[in-house]
Amino acid sequence: MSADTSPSAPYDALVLLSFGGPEGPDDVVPFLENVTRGRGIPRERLVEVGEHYFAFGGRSPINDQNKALLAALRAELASRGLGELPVVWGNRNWDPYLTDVLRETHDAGARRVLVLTTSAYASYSGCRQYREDVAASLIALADEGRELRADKVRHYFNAPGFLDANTDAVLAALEELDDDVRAGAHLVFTTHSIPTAMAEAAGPGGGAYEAQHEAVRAEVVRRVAERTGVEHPSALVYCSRSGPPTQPWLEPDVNDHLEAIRAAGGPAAVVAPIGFISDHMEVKYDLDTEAAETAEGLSLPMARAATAGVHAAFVTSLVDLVVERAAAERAAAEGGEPPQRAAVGPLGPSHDVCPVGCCRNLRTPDKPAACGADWVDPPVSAAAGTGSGA
Ligand SMILES: CC1=C(CCC(=O)O)c2cc3nc(cc4[nH]c(cc5[nH]c(cc1n2)c(C)c5CCC(=O)O)c(CCC(=O)O)c4C)C(CCC(=O)O)=C3C
Ligand SMILES: [Fe+2]
Repeated sequence: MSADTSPSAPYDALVLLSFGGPEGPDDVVPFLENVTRGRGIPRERLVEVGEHYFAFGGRSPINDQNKALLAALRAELASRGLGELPVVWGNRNWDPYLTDVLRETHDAGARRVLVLTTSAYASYSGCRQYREDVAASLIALADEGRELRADKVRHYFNAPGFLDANTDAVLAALEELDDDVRAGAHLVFTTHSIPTAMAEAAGPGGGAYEAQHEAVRAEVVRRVAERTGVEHPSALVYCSRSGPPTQPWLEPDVNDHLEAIRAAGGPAAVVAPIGFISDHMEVKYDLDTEAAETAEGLSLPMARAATAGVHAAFVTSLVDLVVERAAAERAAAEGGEPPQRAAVGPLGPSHDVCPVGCCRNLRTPDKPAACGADWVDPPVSAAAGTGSGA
């Protein structure tokens, strides 16, 4: 084992884990059923969201975006002499499903994999639910006699390249505005709304979802001011609320906030979707369609900043995190120096292994979650009848 000194050791593969999305009209309803199984989303909301997908030909852009990220990660690894590390892609809600991808990866010889999710922040939806997906897959594979270990790359909201990408995007969006409104433009940092109960339970001490987004907002505003000499007014706001109206979700909604900007005499807005790493349906519909219509109705000039996507600095940071985690695992196993852990801003680098109870979903009973302190390798086989209950 010590003969293997590749910077990616001890990992045999990198797994890009994402949400998944429909590829055509026939996929939309089964996809939405996958997403919402047991999650108590009102039927009207499902019909409405289905229409968003149908309006885009029944096809989410998210899969192509993940393929582009996959290619960019492979290219960056290759450029560092790490082209031997297989990079595979699997989803929670649509083909290619995680379990199938991990089975193929195991059959190709992998025994330890590192998971990189397409969510940069803490929360049940953005972190623990992906860990549950990994656990369910590991348990299913263990039942087939395939033993696999998985770790997860730490949260990357404060990775230098994620901040570089989002800063560049805001600067570019400001450039799109007319000269006479640019300096007064409000920066509207947008992310997915989640139930307030989920936000309160996010991260080891709670509140991490909002705190992490707030740190990104503050850092991007600071960097933009450094570059332009203007400290733009800014706010963190939310899109894509679902769930019953009686359930409190994070506010304000982006559309309400655009109205508030107009009411306060703001001349323009830059909408920066820092909560997402690519221009998937929430961005294309909720921001580029719905929020853009709101802004137009208010005669408020609006420019939408790009998501991180495959921005070179972002991809570099993701690969840095892969190399960092591999080094940390080798150091822990062999007693070497732990790696440097790059992180911008006051929150510092987040944990590698989620503590017990991190990002719990208070609405439903806990499911087994991998990549956390309460997960034991190898997984208990459900078929062995020893009570994993998965
Ligand atoms: C925090 C967060 C992220 C960011 C982190 C991450 O990226 O993982 C995210 C991403 C995404 N969410 C997506 C799609 C959907 N999310 C839904 C529902 C929900 N999302 C929630 C939260 C989040 N979601 C929550 C609390 C719900 C309520 C139900 C529940 O408690 O689970 C629904 C059901 C209908 C509706 O109610 O909207 C859909 C269709 C897509 C795919 C887009 C595409 O196809 O391009 C992506 C990337
Ligand atoms: Fe969602």
